[in-house]
Amino acid sequence: IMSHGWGYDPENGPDTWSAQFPVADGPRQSPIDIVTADAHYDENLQPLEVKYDPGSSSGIVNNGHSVQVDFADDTDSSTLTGGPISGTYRLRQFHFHWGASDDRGSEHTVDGAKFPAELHLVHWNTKYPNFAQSTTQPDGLAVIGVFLQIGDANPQLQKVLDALEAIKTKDKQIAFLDFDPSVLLPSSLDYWTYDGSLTTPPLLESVTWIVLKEPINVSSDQMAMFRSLLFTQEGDEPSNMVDNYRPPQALKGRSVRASFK
Ligand SMILES: NS(=O)(=O)c1ccc(NCc2ccco2)cc1
Ligand SMILES: [Zn+2]
Repeated sequence: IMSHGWGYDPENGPDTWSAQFPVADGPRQSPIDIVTADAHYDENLQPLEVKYDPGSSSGIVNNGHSVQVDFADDTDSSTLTGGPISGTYRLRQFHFHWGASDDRGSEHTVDGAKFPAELHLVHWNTKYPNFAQSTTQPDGLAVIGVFLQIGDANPQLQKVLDALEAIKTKDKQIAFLDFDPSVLLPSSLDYWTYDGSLTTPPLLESVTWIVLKEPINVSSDQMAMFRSLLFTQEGDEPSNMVDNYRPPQALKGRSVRASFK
């Protein structure tokens, strides 16, 4: 009868999270469906400035919910500035969400369309002392969302995928050095932005979302590599890590701005 934490199965998935995390029904939850016709072009939005130092990548971990690459965030070595944010935000980690098949997997959708996967690059506001404190502030985090679409194999992504066989089960991690996540960004940094939340528990409403319009490519074979990960620990009944996405949440009167016409 071990109490099971949150997850993505019917008995612990997104529809059950509000029991333990009532903010799940809050006014600025994520993800959302981006209705492109309703996104308002804002000429005051600045270009995004992404400055990542590959020397700050540290490890790659299967945390039981996703695969995550962590970065040293004790200095301003990898930062995000510009865009809709003020000040300097430090890169903390990036991770992915994906589906059991190529027809689903992204968290945000665009005019109702789902992508097979979505990359999240998580940054925290250096006006606060650390990541944990930032997660509790309305302007604490900035997450760049990048859609993955099925196309040619992505050689930049392959370095991440090649590490997966060593972290197949929950809580396994290995060193992951000299990786520059800017190689995962599309050529255009045009984006939509809105005020939202973490898309997993604790679902804190502290995220300025920056969702890039241009997807990056991933092949179907590469998608299958994501699906070879397990939600479960070594020795437990295996459960494939798939469909680790929260569906779109109510907009509740929020505006979505576009950085492009
Ligand atoms: N999918 S996501 O980009 O919105 C995201 C990003 C970061 C966390 N972190 C969860 C956390 C740890 C401590 C406090 O909070 C959870 C979800
Ligand atoms: Zn995420």
